[in-house]
Amino acid sequence: MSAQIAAVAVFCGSRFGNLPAYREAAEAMGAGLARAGIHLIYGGGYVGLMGAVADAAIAAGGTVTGIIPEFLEAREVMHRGITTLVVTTSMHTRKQRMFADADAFAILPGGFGTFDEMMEIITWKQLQLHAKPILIVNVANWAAPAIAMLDAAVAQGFASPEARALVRVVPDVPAALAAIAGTERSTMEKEGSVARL
Ligand SMILES: Nc1ncnc2c1ncn2[C@@H]1O[C@H](COP(=O)(O)O)[C@@H](O)[C@H]1O
Repeated sequence: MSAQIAAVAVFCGSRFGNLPAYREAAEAMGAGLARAGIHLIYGGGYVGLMGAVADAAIAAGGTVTGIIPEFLEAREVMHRGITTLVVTTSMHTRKQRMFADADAFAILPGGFGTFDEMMEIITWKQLQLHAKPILIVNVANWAAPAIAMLDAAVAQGFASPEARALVRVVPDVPAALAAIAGTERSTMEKEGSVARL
């Protein structure tokens, strides 16, 4: 299965958040992907958890592609120490490129931008534009409100249980890495990884 998952896009915050566990998780994700030989794709910034995941991947010998829109080059301090840096003309082309290049998506702690990226990748899957695995990595329960929102949409009749099942919640980075690496291979294979956008 891990032959299928060659590149993982990590969505996470451009800030560190309030708990040390968030940064530790970002570093563990970057290092874990690198050690597994999996390419990291992320938003291309040097700041916050985004920078932490990229730095950890590079430090562990991994390869990293950062994809950043030109208008954010300064604000998110474009990372110049990564393998490949792609500068896009807009947020839309950034997200499109991250989507196209990734085999799976991992959502780490973050803020509004992370929520946007998470919801877009979930709704694209709901619309059958892709069938790539999506993992919410619920470090220190940071995602509990977002998960409750997804569950509420089902409970209120606005989303199907099948749509809810398109995203998987794991408690921490080791569980995410295990899922990506194929410890739970049948689930990942069932979800598929073929882009149809
Ligand atoms: N509206 C947005 N759409 C997509 N991506 C966004 C948006 N706002 C910010 N972002 C990017 O998401 C990450 C993380 O942002 P946080 O708000 O820190 O979670 C960052 O690369 C933003 O550029």
